[in-house]
Amino acid sequence: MRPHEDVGPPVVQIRDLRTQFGRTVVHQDLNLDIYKGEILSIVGGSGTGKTVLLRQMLGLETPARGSVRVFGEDISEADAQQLQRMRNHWGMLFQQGAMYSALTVFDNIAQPMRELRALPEDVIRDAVLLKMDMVGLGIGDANKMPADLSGGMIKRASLARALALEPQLLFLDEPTAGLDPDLSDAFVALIQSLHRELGLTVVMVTHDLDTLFALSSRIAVLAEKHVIAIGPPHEVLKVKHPFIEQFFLGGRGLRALEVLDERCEEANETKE
Ligand SMILES: Nc1ncnc2c1ncn2[C@@H]1O[C@H](COP(=O)(O)OP(=O)(O)OP(=O)(O)O)[C@@H](O)[C@H]1O
Repeated sequence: MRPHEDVGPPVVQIRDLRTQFGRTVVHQDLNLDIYKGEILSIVGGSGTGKTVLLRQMLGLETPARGSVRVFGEDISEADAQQLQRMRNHWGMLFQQGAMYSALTVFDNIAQPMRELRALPEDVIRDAVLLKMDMVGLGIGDANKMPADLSGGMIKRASLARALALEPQLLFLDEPTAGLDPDLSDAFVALIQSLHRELGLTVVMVTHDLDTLFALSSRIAVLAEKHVIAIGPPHEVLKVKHPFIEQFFLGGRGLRALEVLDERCEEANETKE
């Protein structure tokens, strides 16, 4: 299902995808379209191939069959130079933050800009400080080393680096994993505001139901080697499938859903 009628061609388009490791078929006949401006979350049981799918969208793995197009270009047909050019238009937040431990926060965020070898250092400096401000880091954090940062600050610094080249597309792999509930809520609020302000398209993999319901425009459910359901959270919840019932409608799922309903009611009251 398309989220809106006027969103244009998909930013990510996956067609007839097959992924196989040895004799294990992970994906078969998998199709998925992701549209500009949405936050599309991928959920599925362990081993259903969510991470592999993300890696295929990033051009880090090649499918056995089928196509993965990002901004209209087939990733598996791109050469190294084309892939690098494409990567400059997307940002990636890995589960563990993935900061270079030997570089300061400032140098970690500056690194993608320096790699372009096109920007003068004073422009890079202003851009790094702007990104740090966007994610709620102060100027005093610039010279800290990753080992000196809390989990929440590592996530913020990693997000600043993911945003360094002003991407149109942001990939998030378990963005709130390892954060306590308060830090997790604060990080979700940060992603929400950046998504709104920057008009980003976001592709996210998460097991966390609060994060899922708070952020997702649509949810794609992976089971039986392909996408068995896709749509806004409330529509996906209505689909009769054992995984969906077990994943969403257990105790935690119902509580997360109640929070979502309360937020929708508050939003409606504000509009009235
Ligand atoms: N490079 C690889 N070589 C062999 N098998 C692999 C490789 N990468 C992934 N797999 C297998 O592919 C399947 C899907 O892996 P993937 O990590 O994408 O699952 P997932 O849905 O992200 O799981 P989880 O929720 O547990 O993180 C698993 O069975 C995994 O063992």
